[in-house]
Amino acid sequence: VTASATSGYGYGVNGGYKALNTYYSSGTYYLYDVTKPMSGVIRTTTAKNGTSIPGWYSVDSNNAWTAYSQGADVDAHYNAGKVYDYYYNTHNRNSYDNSGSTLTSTVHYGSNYNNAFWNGSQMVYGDGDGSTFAPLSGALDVVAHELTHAVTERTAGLQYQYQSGALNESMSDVFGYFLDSGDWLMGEDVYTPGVGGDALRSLSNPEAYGQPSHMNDYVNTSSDNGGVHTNSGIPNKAGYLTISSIGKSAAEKIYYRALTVYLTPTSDFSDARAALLQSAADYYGSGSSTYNAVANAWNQVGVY
Ligand SMILES: Cc1cccc(C(=O)O)c1OC(=O)C1CC1
Ligand SMILES: [Zn+2]
Repeated sequence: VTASATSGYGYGVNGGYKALNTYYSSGTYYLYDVTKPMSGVIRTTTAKNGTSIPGWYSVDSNNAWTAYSQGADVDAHYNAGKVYDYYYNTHNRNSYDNSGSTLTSTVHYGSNYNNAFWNGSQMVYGDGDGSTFAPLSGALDVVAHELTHAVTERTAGLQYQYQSGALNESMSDVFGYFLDSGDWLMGEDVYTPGVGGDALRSLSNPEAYGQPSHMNDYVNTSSDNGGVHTNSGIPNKAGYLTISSIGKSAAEKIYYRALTVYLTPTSDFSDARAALLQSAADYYGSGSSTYNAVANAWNQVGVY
């Protein structure tokens, strides 16, 4: 039986050309990438607008994934490959579990579903309702956000509630920035497709989207698991100040080390400050300019 790795192409959610690592078997092409140094593969499936996952492999007859409805599949596959490459090349981490396990993304989940999530085993993306969101895999920072939830789950294990949950969210947004560092916005490529210049969140100006950026404005609530998508504005602002001060490369090192070595399931904002300071000391020395910049960033958001 002739089956092999193939190279295809397609158009993403926003029409961008994307080269794709695909697989051919018995007359059909699959979004199935066997080119990475992993024990598993990177594969993309469709829920066909139902809710059973992983659903069915995304398939094509001629390896030209150019149908409008295939945009979500194309971007989920392409962006997952980009995030895999980032963690492998920048942090020497092989997939979310550092054991090269398969990365599965399921698109076309639900109907008019304005969400994306890591379900503990795979990434899942809704198509959006066309007003609030376009298909959510269309944004690299969204895919990086979701895959970072998986990394966090396998490392720090930050509990998804209250301050540890807001930290969990912030780690996903900060690594979303590391992947898509052209701006300080989150989700801008798929948020409100009919409205330009807006986003789901801003790391540099959390208030622009209703988030606090200082402990004085911490929101005490039980909704959204204790406001995890609201209070993440505080560590996000500290992240923006840190990256702006020490640069992306140093920030990537101390954030990855904090996440994988020092943070624990119940870490709060003050623990995050300490973890990042310790990571800065490990790499650059306590009292280094990098160390002092981290301390200053967290001072500015009222976390000590
Ligand atoms: C759109 C959305 C809804 C609910 C939860 C999440 C979640 O993954 O926390 C979510 O995705 C994001 O926040 C990504 C960054 C845009
Ligand atoms: Zn999240």
